Amino acid sequence: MSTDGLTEKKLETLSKLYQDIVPKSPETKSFYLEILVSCNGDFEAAVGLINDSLGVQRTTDFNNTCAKRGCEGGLPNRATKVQKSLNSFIKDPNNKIKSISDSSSSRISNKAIELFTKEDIETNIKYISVHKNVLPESLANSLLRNLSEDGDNFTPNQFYLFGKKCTSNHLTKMFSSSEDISSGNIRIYYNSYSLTDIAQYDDNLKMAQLLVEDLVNDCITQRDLLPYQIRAPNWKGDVVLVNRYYKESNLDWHSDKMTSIGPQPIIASLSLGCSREFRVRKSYPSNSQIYIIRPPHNTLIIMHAGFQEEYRHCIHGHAKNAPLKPHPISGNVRINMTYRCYLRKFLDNCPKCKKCGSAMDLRRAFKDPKTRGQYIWQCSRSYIGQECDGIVRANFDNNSLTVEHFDEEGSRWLAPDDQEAYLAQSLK
Ligand SMILES: O=C(O)CCC(=O)C(=O)O
Ligand SMILES: [Fe+2]
Repeated sequence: MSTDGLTEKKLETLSKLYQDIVPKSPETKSFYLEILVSCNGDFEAAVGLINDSLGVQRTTDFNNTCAKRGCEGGLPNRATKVQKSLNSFIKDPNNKIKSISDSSSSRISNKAIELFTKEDIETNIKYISVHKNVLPESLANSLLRNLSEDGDNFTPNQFYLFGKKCTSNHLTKMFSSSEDISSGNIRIYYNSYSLTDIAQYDDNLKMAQLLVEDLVNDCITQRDLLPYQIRAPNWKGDVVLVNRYYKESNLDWHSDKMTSIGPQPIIASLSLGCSREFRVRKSYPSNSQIYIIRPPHNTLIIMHAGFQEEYRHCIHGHAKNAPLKPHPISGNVRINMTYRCYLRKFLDNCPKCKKCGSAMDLRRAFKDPKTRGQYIWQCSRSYIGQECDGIVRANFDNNSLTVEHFDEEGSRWLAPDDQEAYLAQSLK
């Protein structure tokens, strides 16, 4: 296909706009071209569709056209094409983008709704609780100061998208109060990488651990228990991943990996400094409502058991030219501390792929209502950009954490309100 000069310029601008997420390659040009064609050449519409698909909000004043989408009326059709196109770049079937135009009869507004109060958040989003001013003010401020200024070993994350190695635009550092973990005796994996540089907790981090542990264990005793989740008082905050975001940083839609923290994990996420949009949506249907929460400094969001299975979350990209309200201590920097409770059973017994010997990742099927709820181990090679379709059902009652025979029923869990899946699986 030949392209005129204007189209070339549009393609180049798109490529630049997303180059931190989709690294430049010969294929990406045809990818952007396909998107442009599906939007009848409308640049703003193409940007809108790619933003929606990647969970970011990039803008550009290309052409000085108005920032609104130009093809609102025909959006679902074009979006489907774009998603097919995006999907051809994505090797891992679980990471494929779902069509946003299916089940049009039950189409929900995709306009994000901001939730302001604790009550609104906790009634609209299941498996979440919000706790403001969770640490003593001086402790929260010291943590923010130290973690936003700490120059040691804060590095970007590496991950794979479209089979290509990508680098995050935010920085991370892992800390632990466990000698075994920080010394490397017990190996911690994050996104399939074995982490080696794990720093020790200082006194502030130890104090925060105790306060967060108390609160989380207290919440566990007050909520309905899910079958595979940890019981109080066993939840521990002895490992924390610190994320440092700058104005231009974002984190794409995801659910947290359960591989080393087990099914129905509880993850406590402390926000410090500049407030950013934490967005949440149900993993299904694909057009599920997006909710916005803006956790202010010193707010703990607890993602309770069931959240990683049923929801996805992201840190929304901040529009380039839009002002951000700076925090008096950290300016535009936001610090997030995510406490994950690593479980020996999962760290020690993570199965190896029968086909290639690589470690496997724990996932829960959710797309197809007929199989939704099944926990599966999937070869992590596909996750790091290589091809292997090794897969086995999980069974959390077995020492091997897997079923013995391929067609054996393994562990599974359906959300009690998931009528669609109960019906599809002929369950009551
Ligand atoms: O920064 C946040 O609030 C979320 C961090 C997160 O989702 C993660 O580290 O997996
Ligand atoms: Fe996360």
